[in-house]
Amino acid sequence: MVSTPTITLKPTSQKMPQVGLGLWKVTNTADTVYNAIKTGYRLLDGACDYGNEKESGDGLKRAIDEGIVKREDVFVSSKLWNTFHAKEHVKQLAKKQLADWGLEYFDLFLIHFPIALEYVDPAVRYPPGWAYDGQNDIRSARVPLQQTWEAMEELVDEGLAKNIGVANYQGSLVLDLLRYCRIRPSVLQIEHHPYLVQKDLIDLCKAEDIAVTGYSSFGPQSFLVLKWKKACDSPTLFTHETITTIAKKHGKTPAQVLLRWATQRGIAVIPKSNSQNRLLENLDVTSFDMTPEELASISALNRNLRFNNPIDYLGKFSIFA
Ligand SMILES: NC(=O)C1=CN([C@@H]2O[C@H](COP(=O)(O)OP(=O)(O)OC[C@H]3O[C@@H](n4cnc5c(N)ncnc54)[C@H](OP(=O)(O)O)[C@@H]3O)[C@@H](O)[C@H]2O)C=CC1
Ligand SMILES: O=C1CO[C@H](CO)[C@@H](O)[C@@H]1O
Repeated sequence: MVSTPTITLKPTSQKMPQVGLGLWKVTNTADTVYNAIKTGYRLLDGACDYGNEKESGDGLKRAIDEGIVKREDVFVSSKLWNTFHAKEHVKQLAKKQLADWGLEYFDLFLIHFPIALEYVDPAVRYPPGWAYDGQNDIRSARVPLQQTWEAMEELVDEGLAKNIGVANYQGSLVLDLLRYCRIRPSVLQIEHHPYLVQKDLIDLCKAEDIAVTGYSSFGPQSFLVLKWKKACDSPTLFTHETITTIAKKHGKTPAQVLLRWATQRGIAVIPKSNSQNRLLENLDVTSFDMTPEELASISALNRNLRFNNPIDYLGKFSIFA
């Protein structure tokens, strides 16, 4: 079984594995989670809108029941969806998500996007998406992020979350949060790959002792690739010559090079895969080290290409066109 290094989260001293399994678009989820845990994954990254928290909990429970892990061995992370930003909805949603998972607490709970949308009653539609009516009608809500963060802090007070954090925040929002928080954020989760290196934001987090988790480590996948094709003529990172040359030299795959570039920068990664072979491949990212020159050559690919930009959703679903 492969084991991964950990990152110590400053506010709680809890250790977060540096490689985890992202649960967005995972199919056959209970089996995938169970097999991932058997393979050595100890970090699961879920969210309300991934629509598979119950199945994820089933897979985790099976692993616990079979004695493969104890609850405290697995770092379970989830996220507050945009329609639940109001103070009175944060705990309501966290409790529902915990019940879906079959858990008493999350190790980490993140504000998913710095965007408040109008409340959608979970009894009416769950998981809610970006559009209010499930079609095209996006309605924002007048809820400032400070209110949401204060409600997140109450989750820690009540033992429902050990750590809290944010996702998709830019530097100015992080700085603002640090001005008003009572409990500091443990983690910032952001899009991060060689086309979006995010050096200043990562430096800020380092200086402020906020751990960084990178998502979409291979560049955009799924429908976001459509946006890629429209936005640029850059080759996908799996086929970029810089990546393939380094991969060949180390006898690794391009995916492993991309993940190792992130982990050597001190960043946690949460690649998703529906394939058992790739789950194993993605976990084994620390069996080689790249040179500072190799790391720099990958960082030099930066083009500030952001593919998961929440602002897009507030337009006219342009990326789906
Ligand atoms: N906070 C946020 O707003 C966001 C958070 N996330 C989180 O980050 C996770 C990962 O992000 P995501 O954008 O899905 O991207 P990933 O980096 O997980 O890439 C997933 C894609 O890469 C393929 N893949 C996985 N491993 C390999 C490999 N070794 N070689 C070749 N292809 C591979 C997968 O296919 P296959 O399954 O067939 O292997 C899938 O198509 C999500 O699951 C979610 O938990 C993601 C986006 C936004
Ligand atoms: O985390 C996620 C992955 O990215 C998607 C596209 O922005 C989001 O909708 C989803 O919540």
